[in-house]
Amino acid sequence: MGDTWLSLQLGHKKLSRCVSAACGFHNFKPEAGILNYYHLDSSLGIHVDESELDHQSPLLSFSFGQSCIFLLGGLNREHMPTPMMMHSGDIMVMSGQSRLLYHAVPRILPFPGGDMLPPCLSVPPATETSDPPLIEPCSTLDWEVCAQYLRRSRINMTVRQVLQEGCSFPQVENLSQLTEADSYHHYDGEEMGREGHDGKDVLTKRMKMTEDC
Ligand SMILES: O=C(O)CCC(=O)C(=O)O
Ligand SMILES: [Fe+2]
Repeated sequence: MGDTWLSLQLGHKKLSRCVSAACGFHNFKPEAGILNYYHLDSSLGIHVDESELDHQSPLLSFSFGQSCIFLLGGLNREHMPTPMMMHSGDIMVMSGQSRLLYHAVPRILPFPGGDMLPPCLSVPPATETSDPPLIEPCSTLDWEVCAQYLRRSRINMTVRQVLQEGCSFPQVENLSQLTEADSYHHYDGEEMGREGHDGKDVLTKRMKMTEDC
């Protein structure tokens, strides 16, 4: 697990608010996020996202780049999971009963056709006309760097509300004081090993709320 905290950017928050509102969650607060970087041989072991104090709000999951098999299980590890494909551009919303279900990503699948990008990523996004714009402008060079990376990788971003209504974060002067136990997303290495997958574990980066947005 990487130890760098990134800021949850304004664009992530706007997008997350839009998606959650469209699903009927009008008061969703995007307070933290996880970025998972998958190579073609990466996998993510079985787990439940229960570190957040609030489980009534949805967990939003955005996928980019290569596809994957996502296993959605039950309330215990023994429950037979349902396999589903997640493709670039898919958004999964885990809410209500599904919020605390076990899940895993056992396999990344290259987009059919080999070393290629899914069509939705093969051209830079058109300049947006909505006001305020949801998509930030991106230079051709930046786009090419991202596209090159996503030709052989999958990035998943989950966005979460951490606190229940009316609660606030404890004051931490220095982020380096945080221990692993403070992490919103903690995987038990042994548990993952028991899954018996041959691939490398996914690289994870945590994102936290910034005060300015
Ligand atoms: O990569 C995915 O689709 C799932 C990520 C996930 O389950 C998580 O970050 O908690
Ligand atoms: Fe998860």
